[in-house]
Amino acid sequence: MAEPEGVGQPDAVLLAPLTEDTFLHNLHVRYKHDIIYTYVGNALVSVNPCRTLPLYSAELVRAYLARPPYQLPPHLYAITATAYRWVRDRNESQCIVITGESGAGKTEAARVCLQCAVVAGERGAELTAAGTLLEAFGNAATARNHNASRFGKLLEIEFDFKGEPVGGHITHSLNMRCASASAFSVAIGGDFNDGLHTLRTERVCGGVLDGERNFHVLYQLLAGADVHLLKRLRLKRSWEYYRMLRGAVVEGGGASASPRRAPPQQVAPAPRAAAQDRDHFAFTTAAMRALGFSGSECDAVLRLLAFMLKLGNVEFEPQHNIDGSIGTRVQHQYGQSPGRAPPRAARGPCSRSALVCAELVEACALVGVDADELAAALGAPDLDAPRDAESSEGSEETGACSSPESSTESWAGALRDQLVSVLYSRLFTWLINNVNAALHPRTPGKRCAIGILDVYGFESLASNGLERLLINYAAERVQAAVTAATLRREQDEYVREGLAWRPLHYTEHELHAELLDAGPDSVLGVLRDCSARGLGDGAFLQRLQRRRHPRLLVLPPDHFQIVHFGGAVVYSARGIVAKNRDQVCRRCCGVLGAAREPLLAALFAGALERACGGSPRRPAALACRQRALVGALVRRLPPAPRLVRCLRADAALRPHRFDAALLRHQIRSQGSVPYDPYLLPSRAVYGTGS
Ligand SMILES: Nc1ncnc2c1ncn2[C@@H]1O[C@H](COP(=O)(O)OP(=O)(O)OP(=O)(O)O)[C@@H](O)[C@H]1O
Repeated sequence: MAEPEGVGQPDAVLLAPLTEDTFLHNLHVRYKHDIIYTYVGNALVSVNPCRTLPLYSAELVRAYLARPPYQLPPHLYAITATAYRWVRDRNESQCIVITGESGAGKTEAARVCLQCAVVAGERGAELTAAGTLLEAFGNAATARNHNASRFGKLLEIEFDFKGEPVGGHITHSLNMRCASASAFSVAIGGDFNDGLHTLRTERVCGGVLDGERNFHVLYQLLAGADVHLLKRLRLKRSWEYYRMLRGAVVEGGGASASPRRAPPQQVAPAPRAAAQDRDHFAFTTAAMRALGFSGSECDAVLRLLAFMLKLGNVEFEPQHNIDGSIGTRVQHQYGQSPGRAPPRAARGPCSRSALVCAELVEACALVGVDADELAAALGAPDLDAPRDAESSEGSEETGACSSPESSTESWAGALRDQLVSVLYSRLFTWLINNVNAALHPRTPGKRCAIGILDVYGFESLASNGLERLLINYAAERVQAAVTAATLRREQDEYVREGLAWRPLHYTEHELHAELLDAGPDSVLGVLRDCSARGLGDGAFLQRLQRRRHPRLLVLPPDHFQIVHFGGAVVYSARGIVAKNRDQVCRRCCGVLGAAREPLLAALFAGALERACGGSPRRPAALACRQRALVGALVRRLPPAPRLVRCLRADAALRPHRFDAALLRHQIRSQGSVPYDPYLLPSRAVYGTGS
């Protein structure tokens, strides 16, 4: 259990001198000996080993729980055990904040912390099952990580006075994430049922790039369902049959290829084997049962997944209307191999009354939706959708078509994709609500909790749009809150102990975040206003220009740059206002809201009413939702969070690689060692700051 002697310095603050170079060298020396954890004062740095190491066991958890901090080598267990002791012995809630870029090991770290926190409790199995379920529905393979979470989450584990875990709660938020510069993105906002959060994923509908995958559960279902279930769901075993899952950029539709989109920056990770998906399907369904989902609820979830897969296959073609205008109709479709068009003879038109696309009919039969009505709703333009006065081009990230010239069938494809993504997001929220109900403590009372916050980090890719802006905003805000809390505590301690020190201004991060969200002239404030007033991208840029802020630069004709704490990022403003409005086709929602499948009808409850001119209430724009979610999350952070910084040692996640340049970049862009007051609050004391 003890570290081998002389392998680097377990606590980097003891390095003399502590500089970026010595810090990196120390990490490297330790990494070569499979020592991935290093303290930096109270924080823990974890370098992803990209392979399984014998570092985790229940026995080791018990050892860390039994010994005071710093008696054993640096470990996630040490951080968690310390937090646990504070909860048990001091009755104080704790929060472990895990940061790092995609693939740095945050999800894995959160899992290890959870394992440690619930090792002795009888509800540990349910909490672990919750993690399994959310991973299946919320994670996907990207070019940077084969198990990338597409949502941020705060898992709170509640303890009774004896220190037994008695329940938990998941807040899924900051739920907007772009997967590198790929053909899809995930956007999550909130306006469902109780006003909580909705995962809206464009990934789920738009097809994926080579080497990337859609959400795991979709592949798990196809690989793991037995023949009877597949038959019942009218599904084919092969994932290549489904447009949403194919490893190629799709034609038409909302997430089609954009000529401006950059290719993924990293080497794509290997896709999961079918056998692995099969096993994971068993874990996912077992997790649902462990969390108390009834047989009919499990069935309904699977039916909805099948419905989405099949709806994603529905294609459209132009139709000449009697009045001379050009409309859209559903195209009859046969199972074709990826990239191959169906034979011309097989592409008969589908009329509203006669032969409607078989895939659409089967999909609708699964959930009791009227296929004719859905075909009509998808094929007709959404007259309720506001037109962006100035934005004549689609969103850079999604390639969604909003130009008058764009063809009607690609417009209908975008509508189909939007509907599927809204459905998936609502299903995800429904799952989380149910998981929270299952994890709810069985006896009432106020308790302390350990929160495990898995935040996604600051991102800057070749092409950045609204999603990335909202991700970076979330990262900036959370980091500001954590930094302020950490530095305030440290400096208060120095004052109490009468130490000589040079004060550090912890408002620095906050100033960066304020540019984004404070007041009507902030970037998000301007975006909100433009969305509400029906203005376009040009007006948005003009308003930013008028702001004349040193960290905000408008780059004509349609870009702007923000200097974040982690670095400067250039964003595209093309379609940003329309995208922020995030409007869903009310007519389609109305059709789904009238489904015979109770779960589907519940997910769209109210949509029918609104579609028929009932409640005029519209969901808030994405930026507003994200701001509210981030605010709620920051308010939940306790005053002294414990920090875990995850670092990625190799861009392609290969073991035994230590890419010093990549690590240096992460350290700098995350603003960490040794220039980071966040990670190294005592830099002034050690005199190593720049
Ligand atoms: N401590 C570890 N031991 C072994 N493998 C690890 C460890 N941490 C991470 N990995 C490997 O690296 C991969 C990426 O890690 P993980 O999914 O936790 O990254 P992440 O930071 O959560 O990424 P994202 O933000 O994209 O979700 C994992 O699938 C796992 O294979």
